[in-house]
Parts: sequence; structure tokens; C-alpha cells
Amino acid sequence: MSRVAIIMGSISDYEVMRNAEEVLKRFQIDFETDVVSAHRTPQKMFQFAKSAEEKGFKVIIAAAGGAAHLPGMVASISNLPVIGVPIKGKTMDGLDSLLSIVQMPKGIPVATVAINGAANAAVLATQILALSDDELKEKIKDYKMQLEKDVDNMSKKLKEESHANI
Ligand SMILES: Nc1c(C(=O)O)ncn1[C@@H]1O[C@H](COP(=O)(O)O)[C@@H](O)[C@H]1O
Repeated sequence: MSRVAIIMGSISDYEVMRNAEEVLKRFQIDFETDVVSAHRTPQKMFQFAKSAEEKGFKVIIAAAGGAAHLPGMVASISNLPVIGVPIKGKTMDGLDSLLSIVQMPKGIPVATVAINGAANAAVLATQILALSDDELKEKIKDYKMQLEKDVDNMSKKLKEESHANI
């Protein structure tokens, strides 16, 4: 059973959203990806949001660009946590998407990540799932340790190259 649903307003968002898939694969979390638009496919959006919990999803990652109403609309219908990914479009550097997603009215939150922050959306989804999954908890610990090691290695490399000594 898939635990995470990744939805996006258009197939043109997929170039960014495949990064969320990569992270979920790394943590061996089953997911389903689909194109759902509040504007272009309102009935499909309603059906998806209404049935997501019944289908066994625990978290929804919803991405959209421009007038990005999809994450907020899904959050208004479903009781599952919704993580919003603002997609950078051709205009306004994605600020329009960010503000559309982040400025939700009280009571209907969307956990908004950075513009094009698909990978972080998947890490956050993993952390939510890890609350009730000890194996995932360990994987998150390892992941963070790896991030630390990566920075240590970068730092060593920089010191070797620049003979810097902090
Ligand atoms: N913001 C939304 C919604 C929605 O919020 O329902 N549906 C599509 N879109 C966005 O329109 C942008 C352009 O879409 P096209 O590339 O298909 O023209 C995409 O970033 C999509 O997420």
C-alpha cells in the first residue's frame, strides 16, 4: 500500500517533482504519482482528496505553479497532512506559487517547502511517517549522519585545497 501521494498540477511540474520520488525511493517508501489540477480537473481533485485517506495514504505532497490552489484545496477536503511544493514558473521566479500555497487561512494548513523544494517535501513526508515507524526513524538518523559526513568531507577537501585552517 502506498503511503505517500505525490500530485502536481501539470506534467510540466514533473521535472521538479521527480526529486521527491528519488528521496522516497531512497527511504524505500511506496508512493503514487499523478497529475491532478484544482483548476483543470476539479472533479478528479475532489475525488482524490476525498478518498486519499481511505486508500491508505498517510501524507500528501502537492505541487503547483502560478495560481497554485491545488495544495490548499486538497488540504481543505482531506484530513491528511498536506505538504505544498511551490513550482517556479516562467514568471515571477515562483514567488506567485509560494505565496499562493503558504498563505493559508487559519485552520487549514499546508506545510510549505521552498520553491522547487521537492526533495525536502519528501524528507518531511518521511519524518511524518517515521513518527510511527521505528525502522524509518533509524533511516532518518543515518541520513542526517550522512549529511554531516558529506559536509566534513567538503570541509577537509577545502582545507587541503586552500590550506585554510579554521
Ligand atoms: N497551479 C496549477 C493548478 C491548480 O492549482 O489547480 N493546476 C495547474 N497549475 C499549474 O499551472 C502551471 C502551468 O501548467 P502547464 O505547464 O500545463 O501550462 C503548472 O506549474 C501547474 O502546476
